[in-house]
Amino acid sequence: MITTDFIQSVRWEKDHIILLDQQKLPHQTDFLKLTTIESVWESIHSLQVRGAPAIGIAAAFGLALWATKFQGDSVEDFKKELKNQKDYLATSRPTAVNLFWAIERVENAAASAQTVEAARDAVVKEALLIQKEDEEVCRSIGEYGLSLLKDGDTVLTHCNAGGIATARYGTALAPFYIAKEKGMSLSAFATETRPVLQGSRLTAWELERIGIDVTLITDNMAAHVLKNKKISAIIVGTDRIAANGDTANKIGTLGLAVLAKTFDIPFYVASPLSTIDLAVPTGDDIPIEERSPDEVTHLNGQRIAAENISIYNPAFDVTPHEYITGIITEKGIISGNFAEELQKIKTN
Ligand SMILES: CSC[C@H]1O[C@H](OP(=O)(O)O)[C@H](O)[C@@H]1O
Repeated sequence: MITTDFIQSVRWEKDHIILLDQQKLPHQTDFLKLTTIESVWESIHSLQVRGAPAIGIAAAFGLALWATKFQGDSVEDFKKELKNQKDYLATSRPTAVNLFWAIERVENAAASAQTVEAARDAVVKEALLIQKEDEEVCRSIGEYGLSLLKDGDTVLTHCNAGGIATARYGTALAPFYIAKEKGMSLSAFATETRPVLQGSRLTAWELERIGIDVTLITDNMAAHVLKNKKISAIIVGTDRIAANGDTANKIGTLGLAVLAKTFDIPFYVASPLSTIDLAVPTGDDIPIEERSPDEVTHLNGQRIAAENISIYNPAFDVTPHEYITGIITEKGIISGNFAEELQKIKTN
């Protein structure tokens, strides 16, 4: 089935948020009505909304939700409580820098307000602007990403860095959306991405919906596919890029980058500038989220693993910049001296 109706993962509706529950996809397209900042925290923590830019957008709307409910006429009290709410949202997940970047931007937007009403308006306006900008940013990433590809190419991707992980288009998947618009034909291999299955549940679903020929493989098939199939490039998303270009992304990305080097396949990271964190010198400094063992031991609520065993469930790994061919941003493609290029593109 080919359909191009756009599904927005997070939508602001004046006094509530409508959020696509990504944990229910692909068999149920359920939308949640969130009316409290606590429910936004929970939706981020439980991956009902996930993907660095979408997490940032949801958190920004979480502050907007709080702001619309703030009672009181002291703008100082508003700003003090806004910081408390920002710090609360910051505890929902540790790795995707867009969460912290977005709530910081919203707090700063209210800094110069002289009244509660002006501060409230500034918060809502900034959150909406973050979402609007992200759509434009992802489209541009798609155009730059597509410039690396030609008709008939096959791209392997990991996890889901698609439209539902952002405001629209996605980052790693954005080139597919733009290719469809231009009538170009690309195909994809999607890794299932254990344990939360963002690849088999979300990327395969998203690409099939827009008419991209997508082949699903298990994570442990990647080496065989990269060795034996004609893969033009690997393109993945990211949750945080350090100042030297080391990149945190879904667990399993590092292995793909090592394989790409082994089989001489270009390995690209698609990233908005908002996901580049110059405050973090190297990948060693990126906090890696460890999630519940249940994600590894259970499938659809049924335990599949043996009992009484240790479980390790890091949600991300870090790919050293030496394994990255290029970083596709909304301002162009960076390669070579990442430290220098990232500093330049981020500060110009
Ligand atoms: C466009 S950011 C996508 C990025 O986020 C994913 O992580 P999660 O599903 O845990 O939020 C994954 O690392 C993707 O590459």
